[in-house]
Amino acid sequence: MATKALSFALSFNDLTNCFSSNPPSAAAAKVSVFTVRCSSGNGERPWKNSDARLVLEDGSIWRAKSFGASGTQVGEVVFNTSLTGYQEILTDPSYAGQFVLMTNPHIGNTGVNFDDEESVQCFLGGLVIRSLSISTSNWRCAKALGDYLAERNIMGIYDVDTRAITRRLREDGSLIGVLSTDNSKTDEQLLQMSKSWDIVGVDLISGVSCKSPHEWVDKTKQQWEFSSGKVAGENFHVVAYDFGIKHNILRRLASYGCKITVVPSTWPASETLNMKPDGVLFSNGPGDPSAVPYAVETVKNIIGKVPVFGICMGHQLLGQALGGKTFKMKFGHHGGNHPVRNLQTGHVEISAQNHNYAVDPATLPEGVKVTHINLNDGSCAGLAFPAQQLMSLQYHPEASPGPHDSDYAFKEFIELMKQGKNRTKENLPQLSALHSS
Ligand SMILES: NC(=O)CC[C@H](N)C(=O)O
Repeated sequence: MATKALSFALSFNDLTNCFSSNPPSAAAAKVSVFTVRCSSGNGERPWKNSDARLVLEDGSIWRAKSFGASGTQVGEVVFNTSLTGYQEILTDPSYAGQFVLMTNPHIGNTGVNFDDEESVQCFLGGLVIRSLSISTSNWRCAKALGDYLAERNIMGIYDVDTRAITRRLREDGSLIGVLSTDNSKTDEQLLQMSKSWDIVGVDLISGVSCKSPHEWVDKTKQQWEFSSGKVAGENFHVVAYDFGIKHNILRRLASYGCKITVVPSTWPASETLNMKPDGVLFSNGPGDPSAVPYAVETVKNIIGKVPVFGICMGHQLLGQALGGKTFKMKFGHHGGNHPVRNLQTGHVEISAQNHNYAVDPATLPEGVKVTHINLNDGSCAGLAFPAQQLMSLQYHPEASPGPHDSDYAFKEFIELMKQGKNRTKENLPQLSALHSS
């Protein structure tokens, strides 16, 4: 009986939200009281009324139900189209300052586990989902999503029309919003908060980078390893700049045999060069690359002296260090299904992406090659400057979450380091086009 009542409630609510393309009206908010939530077993009713608001800077107000932490939080709303991997997304430090809206409507069904963390914390501003799973079922599940977010003080909302918000972001571009469970604040106050905050020009890297250098040894666990991992001439020492580095970048480098020293974002270039590394990795990281001129300076002082690999924020910083410009995209790329063409091999990769900024290739100096393009919009997705032993990707070869098509990039970096070791004036390195297939 109880099961029947629950399933009716869910489908009824799903229908009302599926057909709504405008901000939920008071009537719709009333309808959503039918949605169920696990009872804590302490006599609470097993459903919940709307108790949260998402107020966007365009004046739209989205009533929702809260889970995780409560409070009031401002952030930039971005939508992510990944079908799986919400835990990796929650722990990707590049989402600092942002609310992640998942377009996949059903979230929380696998709970969270000990192994899928991409960093030691959740740095994002909040999570926006359509439907919160009423139960968790996975052999690795250690905790329910709501409890995990509450412990980490991250706000989540559900029972909100994520399709309508996504359409709005696609049409109007990224929007700042305020999430609040605080009834004492008026809609107007929340709107003013969202209008008076901006993510552009803010150094978000300093809030997510490690504080001191350390060694990294963890590899991809054997049961998840999908590549032979064997590359002749491994055992290279890589210094990895932590601009908000995802652990899977480090795991993949370790799996390929690299010895890794992770250093903070402010670590001087001279100290790095003193370590005599075989290569330097510039990691992913949150926010506006133009807000961190100190990092661009560091990159400038390293390129040309040792092989380098930039991923996402690292790619953008390399673009700026080479004299190029970065710009803010309309709504960016966030998801595990972005087609990219590798212009060196002609192959198309399905890639994992998470960025709102991009390098404008027209502003780059001669000799810098665009190696990859995003096939959805033609934007620059990868660069190489063979004369300076430099390669970079705007997306995520570590693919966590995401497809593994681009893992070969780590082999290319190792190849670049190998060539760097043998480098002579007559024998300038060329990026080889290693491909896993
Ligand atoms: N994943 C990242 O490194 C993101 C890069 C940068 N913060 C952007 O949004 O474009």
